[in-house]
Amino acid sequence: MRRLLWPGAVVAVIVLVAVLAPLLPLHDPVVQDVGNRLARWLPDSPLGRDEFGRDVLSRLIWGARASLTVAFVASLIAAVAGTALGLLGGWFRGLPEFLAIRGADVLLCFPPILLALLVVTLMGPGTGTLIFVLAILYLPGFIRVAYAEVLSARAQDYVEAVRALGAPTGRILLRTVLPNIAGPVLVQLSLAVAAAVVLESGLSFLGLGVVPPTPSWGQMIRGARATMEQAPTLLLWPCVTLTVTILAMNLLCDALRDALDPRGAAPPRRLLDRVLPGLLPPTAPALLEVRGLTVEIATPAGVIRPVEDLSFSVAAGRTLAIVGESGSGKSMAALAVMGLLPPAARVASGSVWFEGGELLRAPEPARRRLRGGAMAMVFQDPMSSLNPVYRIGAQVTEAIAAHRTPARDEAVSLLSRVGIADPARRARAWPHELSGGMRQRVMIAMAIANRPRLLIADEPTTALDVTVQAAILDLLADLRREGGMGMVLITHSLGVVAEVGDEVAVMYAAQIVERGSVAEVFSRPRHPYTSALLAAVPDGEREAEGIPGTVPRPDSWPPGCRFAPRCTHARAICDTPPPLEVVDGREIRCLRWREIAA
Ligand SMILES: Nc1ncnc2c1ncn2[C@@H]1O[C@H](COP(=O)(O)OP(=O)(O)OP(=O)(O)O)[C@@H](O)[C@H]1O
Repeated sequence: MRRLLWPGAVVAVIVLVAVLAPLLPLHDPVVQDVGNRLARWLPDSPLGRDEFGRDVLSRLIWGARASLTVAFVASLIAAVAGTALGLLGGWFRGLPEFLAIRGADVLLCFPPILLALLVVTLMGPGTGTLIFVLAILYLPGFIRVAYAEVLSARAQDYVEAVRALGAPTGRILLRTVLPNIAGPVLVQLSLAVAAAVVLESGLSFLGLGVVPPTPSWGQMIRGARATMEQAPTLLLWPCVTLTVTILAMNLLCDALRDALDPRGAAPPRRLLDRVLPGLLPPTAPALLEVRGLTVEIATPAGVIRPVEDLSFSVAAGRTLAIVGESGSGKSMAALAVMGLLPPAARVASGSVWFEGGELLRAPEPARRRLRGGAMAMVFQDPMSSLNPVYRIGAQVTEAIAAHRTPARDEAVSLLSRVGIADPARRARAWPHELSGGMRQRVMIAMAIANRPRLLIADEPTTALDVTVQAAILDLLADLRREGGMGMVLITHSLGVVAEVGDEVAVMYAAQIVERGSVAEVFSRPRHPYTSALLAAVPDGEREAEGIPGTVPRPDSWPPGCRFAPRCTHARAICDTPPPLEVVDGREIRCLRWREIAA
């Protein structure tokens, strides 16, 4: 309940002040006083006067009435209508489903501003028009959320149980299904209200919303823009009010969702993370915690997202294996965590916490100190990662010297530590004189030279033959056990995962589709892609079954479930993007996993 307190108090104060505006001793917000134009401060106008001499405080408070009324009314209309449509579509399927989902698709085809222009042209600007436009714009979001949730809820045993009791459909929908989908709908409502406040301001700013002289925050920003250089605070006040309101609303709705959900859903920080990623440290600091990581690459054909909304954590002494076919975004995710993305790529959103400190917003010198020190990386191809014109020993020494003064013969003892026979002689060898397995051991020696607490190994055994592969994996497991080192192991091989992984995250087309303990995921895979990957592993009597098709390219993700075009279980419902569902400590991104498991 304490989580409700602060955001609730802020929202209550804003709403109360807006509601009580007519009773407060304020100036008339539309009366002009050109003599006091752009006054910074007056005894009866603590926030000054605007370009027409109108009182800024009064306009802020009256503006809140317009902005909040529009946002709340429009979002509520969208929430009620959208939830009803999604509920009916998901429950009855057939024609209601077609009308709800295709109708939502059609609405989503219109760019918001274009739709607003169209409606304003037809209906004329004004508050009523604005509410209508915003309600239409937010309707598809509610339809899709309610629809996806209903599909998931209707497969639950408790819904079947109520049906078996002979309860009428209306009662099942209102008393059993609706309370269970209320959480996501509430979150959607919080987002819609916050977004509607912003969009109302935007549309009013463009002259498509609230009609002057009625004050609204958008109108105030529009007016302040013209006098920005003489009176910058005129722009500041509506912007600050807008930001505080949106933040408080988001936090309030998320806390409300938690308070209403007896199962104790995710904490409100998730929403704050979305609004201001990286602001809060992780609750129980893991060694590495990645939250909502999205990577973008600018290509000639447009911006692509090879990694999207990726979250995982690694504890000290544990290994998280990331598996998936080529092109699923594993390496890009690892490079983003290390801060080694190629120039064309950038982290678009998310946060990366290492030992309680946020990395993505840390200055580059601090990140450089960590790389090769507390966190190290081993790459796939040991030949191209070793400098051909330096001897092995010199390269290992260099890796140590990047962080501290190397002790005498330290390089040799490191080579011996990673199982290289006759290390003193090997230290004088050139990279091309060593076998692939030896070179990979050298790379590992360089990575562990400064006793990292986290090792990211990107397909460290792919280039090696099976026996050498096993030896390298044993070495990594030993290092992890001895030093309590956490490890992120990226691999194509499920055999490798089974051998060294504690947890596994299965990636497909930039997203995690399933995550959980290796034992659980391998013995009871829930996502069809995980099952398909497991079936593709040759196994004694059974023939390996390849997965038909290939991972789609980042510029051509399917609109719904990204695996659907290759999935033998795909149905019409898979046109809706599946959320990442958390069940019993496992994560699954599939709308049909329960049906498939049944
Ligand atoms: N510099 C780049 N420019 C454009 N696209 C890129 C670039 N680097 C990677 N990609 C694309 O990003 C996607 C993810 O690549 P990534 O290397 O992370 O996949 P992966 O799962 O690690 O594959 P692999 O197992 O083959 O290494 C791929 O579709 C790839 O084509």
